[in-house]
Amino acid sequence: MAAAASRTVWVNGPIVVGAGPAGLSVAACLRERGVPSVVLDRADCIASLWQRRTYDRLRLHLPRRFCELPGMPFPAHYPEYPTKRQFVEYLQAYADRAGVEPRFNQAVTSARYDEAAGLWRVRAEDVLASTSTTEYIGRWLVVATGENAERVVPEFEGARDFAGPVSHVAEYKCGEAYRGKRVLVVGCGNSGMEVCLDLCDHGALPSMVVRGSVHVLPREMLGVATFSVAVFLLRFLPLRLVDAVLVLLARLFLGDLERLGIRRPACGGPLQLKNARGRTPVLDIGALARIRSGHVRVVPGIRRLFRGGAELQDGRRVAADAVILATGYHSNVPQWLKGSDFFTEEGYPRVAFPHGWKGESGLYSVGFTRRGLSGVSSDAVKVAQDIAVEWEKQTSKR
Ligand SMILES: Cc1cc2nc3c(=O)[nH]c(=O)nc-3n(C[C@H](O)[C@H](O)[C@H](O)COP(=O)(O)OP(=O)(O)OC[C@H]3O[C@@H](n4cnc5c(N)ncnc54)[C@H](O)[C@@H]3O)c2cc1C
Ligand SMILES: NC(=O)C1=CN([C@@H]2O[C@H](COP(=O)(O)OP(=O)(O)OC[C@H]3O[C@@H](n4cnc5c(N)ncnc54)[C@H](OP(=O)(O)O)[C@@H]3O)[C@@H](O)[C@H]2O)C=CC1
Ligand SMILES: O=C(O)C(=O)Cc1c[nH]c2ccccc12
Repeated sequence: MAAAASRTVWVNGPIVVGAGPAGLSVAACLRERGVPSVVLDRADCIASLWQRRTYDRLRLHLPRRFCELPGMPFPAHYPEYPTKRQFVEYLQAYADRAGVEPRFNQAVTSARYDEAAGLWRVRAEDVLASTSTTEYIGRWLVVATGENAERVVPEFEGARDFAGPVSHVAEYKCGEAYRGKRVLVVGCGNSGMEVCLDLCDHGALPSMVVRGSVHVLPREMLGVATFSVAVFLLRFLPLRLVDAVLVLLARLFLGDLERLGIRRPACGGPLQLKNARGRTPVLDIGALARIRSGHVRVVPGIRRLFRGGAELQDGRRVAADAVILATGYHSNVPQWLKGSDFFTEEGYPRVAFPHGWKGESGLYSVGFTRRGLSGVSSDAVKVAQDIAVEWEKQTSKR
């Protein structure tokens, strides 16, 4: 076994953990204000969620103007809903333009504030050589590891008896591998719905597990994005009223979903549940039509798995050749950020939006607003502004 190698790196400027849209945008905004930074990512590329952990047919599902990062619009020829490939190309161009060069294969395993020194100590393991660690030391720490850092993998009784493969949607690329197969898709968020649609397109036979309730909205109504309608209405009406309007419109455009086995949450509208609990409403891009036509079967929660499929909460059995868990993601901040109570046990800032971007002792967070890419941008601008003021104070003292 190789001896453990450890080195120390002094960072002149903030240490940014995560090279997704959040890390890239805060580094770019800092750079614009003349502040250097070091961006660390455990992956071997920028935006690993988008490049490594999402399926081929993925597109942004909010209109493009809500997904741009600070200071750089999408190219004019991009469609209203850019493809994953286009979004990644945009992010690469964004990083290049700002001269952001993250240090890859650096998995941060701990970060703590050294009171005595007044500095952050961030320990990262080299993914390619796990015995090699680096301690980055700096005045500021920006947490940008995202709301989707780790997969949620529920444990089902009997999982070991199940004969087929069980995978998470983060590994799913395309339905081709499932042609002719009966697939049990667990979860009915945007991922579950869209994977069912993709499976249908590739001649597979999906059943979708809906254990609870979910808000489904049309992505567009008469050519207008539902999200744009919501943002417009929020200028005049309180959120609860906007939610009521959205539910009414959804009923009008999508009909009664209860008949399809999809219940709406009794407490809380789509925007309220997104903001408060991070439950994203489904923006339908065609899965409902496949449920209506019988190509996707909706089934209740799973009681246990057995060799040939699953036994459901209502006692019925459903046969399956494969299981795909579209059960969501969670933040990993509590796993590595030590000695700070700025984040909750769930890994979100304790203080609610729009105040959750700044902690104590030079700690910042970008991208934990439950407001997608527009939340990322809004945090990044504020964090960079704040650090730049401190930076100037410090540099002018020297
Ligand atoms: C499938 C999918 C589609 C989405 N579509 C939209 C959309 O259309 N519009 C929208 O507004 N939002 C969308 N979102 C929301 C999403 O949160 C943002 O798109 C965006 O990727 C968030 O950026 P981020 O930088 O905060 O997090 P991420 O993109 O997840 O980036 C975080 C980075 O941190 C790295 N990291 C994590 N832990 C560590 C560690 N310990 N050490 C080092 N590095 C680490 C990861 O490797 C990753 O590269 C979508 C999310 C998903 C999952
Ligand atoms: N741009 C786009 O088109 C896309 C965007 N996204 C975004 O990515 C993020 C993650 O979405 P997604 O991956 O769908 O995750 P979500 O967290 O939105 O959904 C997870 C789903 O899994 C269900 N679930 C969790 N555990 C179990 C269990 N043990 N048994 C049965 N069901 C279970 C949840 O049900 P319950 O509510 O009962 O817990 C829920 O329906 C969201 O913000 C989403 O909007 C995702 C895909 C496409
Ligand atoms: O797709 C996501 O994960 C997002 O976070 C985008 C988003 C932010 N706010 C919303 C409200 C309704 C639907 C999607 C989003």
